[in-house]
Amino acid sequence: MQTTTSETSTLPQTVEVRNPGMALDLDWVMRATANRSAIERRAATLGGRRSIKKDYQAAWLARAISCIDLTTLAGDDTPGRVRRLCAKARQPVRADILEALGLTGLTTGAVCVYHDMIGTAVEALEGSGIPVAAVSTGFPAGLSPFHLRVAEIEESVKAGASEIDIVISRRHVLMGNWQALYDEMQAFRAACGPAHVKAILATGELGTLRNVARASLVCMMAGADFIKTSTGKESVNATLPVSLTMIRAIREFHDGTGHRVGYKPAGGISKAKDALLYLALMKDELGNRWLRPDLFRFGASSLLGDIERQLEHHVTGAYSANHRHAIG
Ligand SMILES: O=C[C@H](O)COP(=O)(O)O
Repeated sequence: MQTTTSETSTLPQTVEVRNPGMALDLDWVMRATANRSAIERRAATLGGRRSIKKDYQAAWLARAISCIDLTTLAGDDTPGRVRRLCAKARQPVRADILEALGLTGLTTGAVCVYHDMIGTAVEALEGSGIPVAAVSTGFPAGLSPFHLRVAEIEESVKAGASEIDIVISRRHVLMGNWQALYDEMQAFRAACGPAHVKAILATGELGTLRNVARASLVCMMAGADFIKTSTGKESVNATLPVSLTMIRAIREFHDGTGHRVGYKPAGGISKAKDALLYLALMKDELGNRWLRPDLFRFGASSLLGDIERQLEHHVTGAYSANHRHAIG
């Protein structure tokens, strides 16, 4: 696996060579299983383990911020709201807190919006190096005509999105039609061109963890750069058992092919302590290489506010009111 490295003021950036995908290996897919009770037992122990010690928590929370896809996906999104979100992505934490923590140049990993807001976000983030991610392919249900889903990706790339979050057709998974899922994912990846593609599995709608494991593998075989749990619109979104299942599929894919695929838990992650749990899980299961924004993101609309509060508490010893961290 080739990588190239360059330094910035805060974090050494390693640019991963993209997962090129491979032919669909149905034997491998059908071998994939998931032992729900073992996975749930392991997930239940995570909260009690001290994987990240108190003294290091501020540094870990800063790392979590650098991995957030700061998201707004609401029907009433306006250019003004997106511009405010982008300002927050550029300066996620008050300057005095950052200074006290000895951190400079901290930004979120990306800003994530619907297609119509791409232009506003690109303009607002100009010069920052922060990528714009767009949800696509008939998000969140993914049930619009196939050619329109492909065209939507192409339009979003043309508009300036450098990351595209696609939704898979859940029915292909529920009907065990792995070839159809592979073909769809491959077409979406091709339509993305140079833009990185995150495959949203909508795990809350896939029925079983075995389906989650198999769908993860198929999407990686078809060239997904990231696999992502949820749209944030399902009734069950990111959970630790689902995360363990997907992370282990990523590990298996890396062991089998040498290619690193990123992971994005999304939906309902709003507390700093939960962010720390996810980081600990990534470190334990995949190692430090997966703790950087090119291989790990949180999809979250309200996580940043709580992290900022915790960092403020770390520096000042006091919590500020929630309303002071309204965005993010
Ligand atoms: O991908 C991002 C999700 O839509 C965000 O979900 P959330 O609003 O529950 O944080």
